[in-house]
Amino acid sequence: MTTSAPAIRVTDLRKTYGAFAAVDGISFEIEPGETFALLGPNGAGKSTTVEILEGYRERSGGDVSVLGSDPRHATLEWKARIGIVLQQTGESGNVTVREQLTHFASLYPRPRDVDEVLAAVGLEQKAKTRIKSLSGGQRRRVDVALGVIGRPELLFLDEPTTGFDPEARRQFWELIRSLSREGTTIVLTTHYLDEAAQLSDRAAVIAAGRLIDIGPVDELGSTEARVPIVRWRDGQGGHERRTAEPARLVAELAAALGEPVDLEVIRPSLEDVYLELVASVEEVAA
Ligand SMILES: Nc1ncnc2c1ncn2[C@@H]1O[C@H](COP(=O)(O)OP(=O)(O)OP(=O)(O)O)[C@@H](O)[C@H]1O
Repeated sequence: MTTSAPAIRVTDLRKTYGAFAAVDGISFEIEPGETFALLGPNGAGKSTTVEILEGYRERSGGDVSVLGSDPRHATLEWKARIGIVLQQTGESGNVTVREQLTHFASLYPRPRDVDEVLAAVGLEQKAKTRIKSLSGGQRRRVDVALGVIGRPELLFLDEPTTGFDPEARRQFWELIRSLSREGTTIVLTTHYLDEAAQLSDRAAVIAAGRLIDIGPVDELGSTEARVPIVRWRDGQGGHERRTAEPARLVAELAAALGEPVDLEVIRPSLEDVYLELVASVEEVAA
């Protein structure tokens, strides 16, 4: 049990547009130093929730506390403790990457070193390039760099790696892990379930404005959804069986068949578990 106050506390959060409830009574807490993923299908209410936490959007109901303050009454001091990478990339300016980072760094009391951040996002070679001449993925890296330049205690990342090539994504994961080791609290929304599984301690799944599950990433979903699958081949062809005790089945197969061919034990990924969770909600709604 931790005794420190949560970094984020959300209680019965609601956001309505006319009669439509985009966020329909969501509650959760995020501990300081946690990396927390918000998952859910398009239109689930993730960005709306995150924008309310960032102080960019008014809520219709419920209580929100972020680093001890209500984002409705955000002060400059509070804003300086928070880093934000929005879903939309905004920067297309005439200034160079280094100029932009240096300018943003000057706005914060304890900024990171510009060269360190350039290296961390893999933009050292592009430091003197004007932002408008960068590729989409490179601009996204500038967004990430601007989000972390102020050495935030709390970092919001809304689909941060969209448009990244696989190498850049791995590099980004390393950056996030190092920020996490330094104690940064991180709130991540992503449609890349492998990214969520790699980076987060806990995740919440939101669908149609409601929280449908929350917990450590390897404990989400029903127990059945997480049961491993054993696959093998023998003289009769391919077989597949779900079992909570895959080691026992493998031992039995080895005893019965000698060397089973193409034997594999598959643990359902976060994506498998997530898809089942979301499908069960869509079934109820249908
Ligand atoms: N200004 C607005 N006016 C009316 N409806 C809105 C407005 N902003 C968002 N919505 C609706 O609220 C719902 C939630 O949107 P939100 O952007 O939070 O979803 P999301 O989970 O972030 O989706 P995505 O994964 O596609 O980014 C959607 O149905 C969206 O159309």
